Amino acid sequence: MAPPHNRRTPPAFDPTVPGLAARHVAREAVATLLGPARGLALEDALAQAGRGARLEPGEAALARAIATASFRRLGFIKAALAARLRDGVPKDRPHLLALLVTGAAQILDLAVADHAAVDLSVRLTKADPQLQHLAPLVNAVLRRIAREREAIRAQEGDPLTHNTPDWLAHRWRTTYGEAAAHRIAIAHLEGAAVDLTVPRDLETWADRLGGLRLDLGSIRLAEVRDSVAELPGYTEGAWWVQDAAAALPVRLLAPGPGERVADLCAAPGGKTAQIAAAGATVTAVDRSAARLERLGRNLERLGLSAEVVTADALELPEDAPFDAVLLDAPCSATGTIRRHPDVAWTKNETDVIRLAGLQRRLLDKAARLTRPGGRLVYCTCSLEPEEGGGQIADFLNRNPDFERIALTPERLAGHAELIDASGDLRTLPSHLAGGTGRAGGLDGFFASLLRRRG
Ligand SMILES: C[S@@+](CC[C@H](N)C(=O)[O-])C[C@H]1O[C@@H](n2cnc3c(N)ncnc32)[C@H](O)[C@@H]1O
Repeated sequence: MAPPHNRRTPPAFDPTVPGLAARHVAREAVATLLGPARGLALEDALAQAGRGARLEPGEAALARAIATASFRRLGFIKAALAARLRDGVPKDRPHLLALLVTGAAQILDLAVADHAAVDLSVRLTKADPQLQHLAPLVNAVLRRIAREREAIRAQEGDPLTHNTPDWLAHRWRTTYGEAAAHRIAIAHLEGAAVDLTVPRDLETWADRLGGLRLDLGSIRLAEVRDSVAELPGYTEGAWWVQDAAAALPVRLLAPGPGERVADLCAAPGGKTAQIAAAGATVTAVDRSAARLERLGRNLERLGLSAEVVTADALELPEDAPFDAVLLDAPCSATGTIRRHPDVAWTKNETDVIRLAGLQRRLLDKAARLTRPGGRLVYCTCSLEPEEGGGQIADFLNRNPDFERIALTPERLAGHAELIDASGDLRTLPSHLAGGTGRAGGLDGFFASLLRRRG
């Protein structure tokens, strides 16, 4: 029997009501991820829900903000709803839950007038044939959330216990210890800054953009009001958006002019651009043609070039090994929860184990593509040890012709806290916190610099 969500009659809301289409798209995307469609990213769910809705850029940004706020504080929001619903939060009714969660997120966390948040949520409920009889309930609960906002905020409690899925909280306590796990959960409540990688004239661009020059080498913008495409230097290709931590693996690889470098999981190309900007000849491989199209557009804007190969990296020929190889492997992405809070709620332990298996095969392949004496950097944007240090420990056991080049603080502008006990890069969302108020923190990246013995 098909699950109930497949038999759903689509809501027929009035598209002329200001703000309603954005709420509809946010609600549909959140419902998709709260339902059985695990594995989808919020960006993709929003794109799917937005098809046909014809949102203006401002409305699309509002839909994204509502959906993102819903996941950023999902644990807190569900607790607040549960305390105000006789039967607790609805289970197996993702569209109802998403209506309540997106409504509450607007009231608790976004600068949306309470009456707009309540009224538009009620309109969406009435437009939904399966839920319209629940409009009085949605109205009453959201009004109560608005009335009791201060008390709700005061009762939120510890984000590691109450706003982090148990499996992740347990893992981070075990891996990083109680205090660090708390700092990670706190960092996830903050938004992330916009960091830029600027290959030339860093000082000049920091001044022109009014950004902070981080000693790790990036420029940090505390706030971007409009789209980044409106900022000076975008059209000329003077910089690209890349988290300061995401820029570190290529800095460790240190590609040089004339070197042949393979970027094995390359799209959308932030790291390919770094390698090309360093003057190396880069072969950018990815199995996703759609993502490689984005890489092509990005490189074109930046005036950089690469040999682009659409292929499964596991199938690449091994007859012409490279001077240096970067493997930015597909991963659970639990290091990016500040930017993508949906990750915490849509991934699970099985994903981590499955991805660690794929990473192991890709790493062995990357090793065979590295020439004797060449360098290999393995990295992931995950906080999970199986996708980081555990992966490298196993790799070195299997591949005695490789050695780790342990990092020293000098390679990271003196930031010894970014180096783990084995000498690998281990950034956490709580690192660099407080740098520029709300805009502190780093994505959680792991990277290991390896050398094939000559
Ligand atoms: C973490 S993302 C890469 C981000 C990219 N390096 C950057 O800096 O912009 C991982 C990429 O791996 C690609 N991928 C996954 N499995 C692959 C495989 N077997 N072969 C090639 N690419 C793969 C995905 O399509 C995705 O684009």
